[in-house]
Amino acid sequence: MQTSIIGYPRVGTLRELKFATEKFFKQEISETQLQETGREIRRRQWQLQKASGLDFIPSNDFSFYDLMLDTAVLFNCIPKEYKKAGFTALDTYFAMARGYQGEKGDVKALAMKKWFNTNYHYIVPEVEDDTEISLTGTKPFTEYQEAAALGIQTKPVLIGPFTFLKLLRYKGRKNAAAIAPSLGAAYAAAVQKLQSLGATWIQLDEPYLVHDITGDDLQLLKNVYAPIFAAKSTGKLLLQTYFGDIRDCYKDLLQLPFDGIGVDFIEGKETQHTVFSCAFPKDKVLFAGLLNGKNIWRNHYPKTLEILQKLQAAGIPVVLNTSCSLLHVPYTLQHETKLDDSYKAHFAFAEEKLTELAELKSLSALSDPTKEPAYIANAALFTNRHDCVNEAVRQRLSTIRDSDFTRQPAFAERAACQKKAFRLPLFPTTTIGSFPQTADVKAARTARRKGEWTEREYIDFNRKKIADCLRLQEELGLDVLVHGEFERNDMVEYFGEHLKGFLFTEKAWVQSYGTRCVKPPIIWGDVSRRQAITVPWSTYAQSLTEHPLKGMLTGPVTILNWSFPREDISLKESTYQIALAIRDEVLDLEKNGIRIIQIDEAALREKLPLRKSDWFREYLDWAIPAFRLVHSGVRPETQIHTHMCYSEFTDIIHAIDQMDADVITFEASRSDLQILDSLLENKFQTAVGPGVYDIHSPRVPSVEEIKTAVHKMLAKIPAEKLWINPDCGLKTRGLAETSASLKNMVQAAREIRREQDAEK
Ligand SMILES: Nc1nc2c(c(=O)[nH]1)N[C@@H](CNc1ccc(C(=O)N[C@@H](CCC(=O)N[C@@H](CCC(=O)N[C@@H](CCC(=O)O)C(=O)O)C(=O)O)C(=O)O)cc1)CN2
Ligand code: MET
Ligand SMILES: [Zn+2]
Repeated sequence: MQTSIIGYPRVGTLRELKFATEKFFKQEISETQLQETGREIRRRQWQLQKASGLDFIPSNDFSFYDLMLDTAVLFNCIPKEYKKAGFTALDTYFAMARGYQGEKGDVKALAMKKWFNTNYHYIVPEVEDDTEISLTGTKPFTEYQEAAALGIQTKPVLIGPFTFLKLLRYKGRKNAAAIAPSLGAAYAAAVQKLQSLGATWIQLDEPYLVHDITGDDLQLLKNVYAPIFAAKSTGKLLLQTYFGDIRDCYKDLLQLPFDGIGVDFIEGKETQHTVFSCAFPKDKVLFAGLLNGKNIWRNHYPKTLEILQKLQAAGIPVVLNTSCSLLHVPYTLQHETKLDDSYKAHFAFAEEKLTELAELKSLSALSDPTKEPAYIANAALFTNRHDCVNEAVRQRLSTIRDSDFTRQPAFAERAACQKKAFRLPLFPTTTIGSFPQTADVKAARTARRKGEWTEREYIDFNRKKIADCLRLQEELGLDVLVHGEFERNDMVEYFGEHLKGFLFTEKAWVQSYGTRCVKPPIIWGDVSRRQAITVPWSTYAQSLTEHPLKGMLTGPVTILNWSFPREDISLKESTYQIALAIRDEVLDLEKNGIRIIQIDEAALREKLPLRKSDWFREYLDWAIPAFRLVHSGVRPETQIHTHMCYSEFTDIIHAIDQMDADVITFEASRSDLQILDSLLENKFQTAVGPGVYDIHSPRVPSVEEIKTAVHKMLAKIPAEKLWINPDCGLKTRGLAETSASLKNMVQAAREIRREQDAEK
């Protein structure tokens, strides 16, 4: 049996690519130096994979920013405005990803969206009616040749044309069907080229197939693949799916001339059933995704070997694969010096997963693997998990009642109380919480971590930051203020570090978008709160201002979704445990005079099943109550805010209203405020701040631009429900652009208020 992976992380074991790219953005290094860093990262990981004994080594899984963006550039899907500026190829690429504002012009970034059910974000390519799709790029070819020159035969990876078509944004009249022929032809040319260079297998990623697939979808897939099949000669084509099962179309796909079909046995609940429900064609290979590409727990060998055996018994030729790209897990356990071995033994990051593949490969060749040390050691891991049960937490959870999920009184009555209590102007202005995490802020945390600073020094530093931040907000004229979140490395990792039941890592970075990475904490056991977490910072901040200060917390669903979750208890149970811990924090903030509390649920949508039929039963039916459990205990005049970013909400807008917050802010600016219609149609009750400008780009929005966005909002949202705010936290931004942007935002709000007065 052979082994394969779908893709590997690419930021570098110690985030070398991130640092090089950010230096390139600041013009501290040249393009040549950046390219060299990329080449070095690719070389190291290809050689590592080769040395591990991996049979199918991917290439073209590397990217300077994102693979969807790479695919767009490969096939000339570059909107005119980026071509006009006359940049180099690499600068055009980065302008599409991040926007550009400078001597050569002023262009916005393309939209960015969540990649299926992950915390990775892709750039949404656009086609215009006059976009001429054709093979104009070279990246997959140069990377294939680069590996070949190192003596390594690779399996080039491309995002498949069907998924690409489904995720594209169509700016003109042309739709997916209209561009399928030219896109298919361009892919065919790429396949031909790879074959001519010597590629034996080519992987086409089609994760979109794990959605509910219609007859029209299947027809589109067949149409776009027709030229590709015609171009197939010496190479073999692998259709790779992940993030779920392909129950709707598996049988149809088996009829098509693919040579391999990759399925996900981890997230695909119906994969086993689907695969065993029909005969497998003699001329194909099944790439069986049995190693979890998304979570960090060791694979359970007895279970995996059992499925492999069943597949072999059914006469199915199998390649052992990961369930999805390893992009979603950290590189290696090697740099984790503080985690005890008794914990580490339970984890496998990307590098350790390569070892697991090799071990499973040799175990599967034996008639009785159960006597092997590797097998015995692995099986033992699943019987000796220590300190993960906390009886007090279980006891508390068992006593919650239905009434604990409902805040009293109902929305309208609360809204009236709050209006009186706060006396905010029409269109109140606020921010989402974090202020720029400038170099000094990160250096302070590093100094504290290394013991170079005392706790007192660290606290004093952050207090000074908070005081400066409040002064800035008052000068800018914002209405509801924040403390700035300077004490947090990340909105989830920070809570992970302060809650019992979590483990955290030192270097276990995972890419979230572009150069930005996260270090998800690990939920090891039952979760509870040791002591108040944010209260001292928030009360200090409130003591410095007359304005209402928003306390800032991360909600339970987001903490769960942006951590590595347990696999020994349900997600629902873990989330409810976290909800109770955060509920205690909410009530402590309220007790200490914080009158507005924001509970971020940035990642609410993340684990929403990709199939609609599973939405409520499997997810929303506990995720929404988990949020309600957090805030149901507050007084009527305490205002609860929540915030969500980067996702499409239109289809779950009703569930979001059911969270029963008083105010919700979200990211809509980078997707042209598409959400507004559904707010109107669904009579959305919660007050809203749809985000008047995009904070993920360093561009400063003009007053006019912001006013235009607000006018668009006012066409769909009642004036008394509208808040004015950026679309997400400001931590990734610089101070200068932040002040300039917020100044324009406040100015825009003032002008709109005047317009409203004049109308009356
Ligand atoms: N978990 C999570 N997911 C999310 C978001 C989010 O905020 N959190 N936002 C959305 C967008 N995604 C984002 C993901 C990451 C970042 C981000 O800014 N990440 C930072 C890292 C933040 C962090 O944890 N920083 C640490 C570590 C800082 C660091 O690199 N320290 C250096 C030393 C630095 C120095 O001495 O100056 C080191 O340890 O080597 C800290 O502040 O303590 C980065 O990549 O640059 C932003 C948005 C969606 N998903
Ligand atoms: N309060 C958080 C912040 O402002 C919310 C971010 S959502 C990714 O950074
Ligand atoms: Zn956000």
